[in-house]
Amino acid sequence: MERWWYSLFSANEVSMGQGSFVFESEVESFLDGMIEYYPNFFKDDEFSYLKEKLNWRKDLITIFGKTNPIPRLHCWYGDQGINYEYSNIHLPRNDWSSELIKIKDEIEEKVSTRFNGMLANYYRDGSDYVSWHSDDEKSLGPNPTIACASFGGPRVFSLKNRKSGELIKINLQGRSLLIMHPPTQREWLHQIPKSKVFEDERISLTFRFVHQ
Ligand SMILES: O=C(O)CCC(=O)C(=O)O
Ligand SMILES: [Fe+2]
Repeated sequence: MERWWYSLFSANEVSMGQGSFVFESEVESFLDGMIEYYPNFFKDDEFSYLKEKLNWRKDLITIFGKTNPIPRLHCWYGDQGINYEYSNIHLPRNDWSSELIKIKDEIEEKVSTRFNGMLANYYRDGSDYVSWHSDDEKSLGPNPTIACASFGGPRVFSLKNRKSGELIKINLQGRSLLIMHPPTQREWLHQIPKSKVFEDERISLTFRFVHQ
């Protein structure tokens, strides 16, 4: 299966490669992030199922005293008792469907990690986006692994180093899987930027482990 990896270093250096990557301990101590990308991870594009069946919400977000709709739709799926909140938005929990469990199982097998929740995002066109952030909510613990499955049209995903400002862009295509390993969330921000050109609809499923 086609696989890309990106070793991220704070000293303005990113190495990137295709195929397998073996951690070398001397290198590891300088690493400030690690990303894996599988462009063709899923056999089927589940976009239509996800668009129709997930319990999409249009929430409002208040930033610096101004309230606006979030620039995308979203929803939360998780194990019983596993709730999620970000940017002061409390997301009601939905139960996993068998289709979602199948996607989650495939990812857990690849990442060798268990996830108990998933934040789904639906970008209706190029004007929907998610701004710079890291997935660093306290409930995710200090070293989260985040796995992001993409369906539908491609969108650019950018990463920015908190200290050096270094930028990396990856075009996330439908049926792909992106894994952000620790300590990526601590040292890097990420976003799906707004796009002025026409963009097909896209859905991302971001799997997390929430500590209770
Ligand atoms: O849509 C994506 O690929 C990224 C979404 C994201 O960063 C998030 O849900 O935290
Ligand atoms: Fe994120």
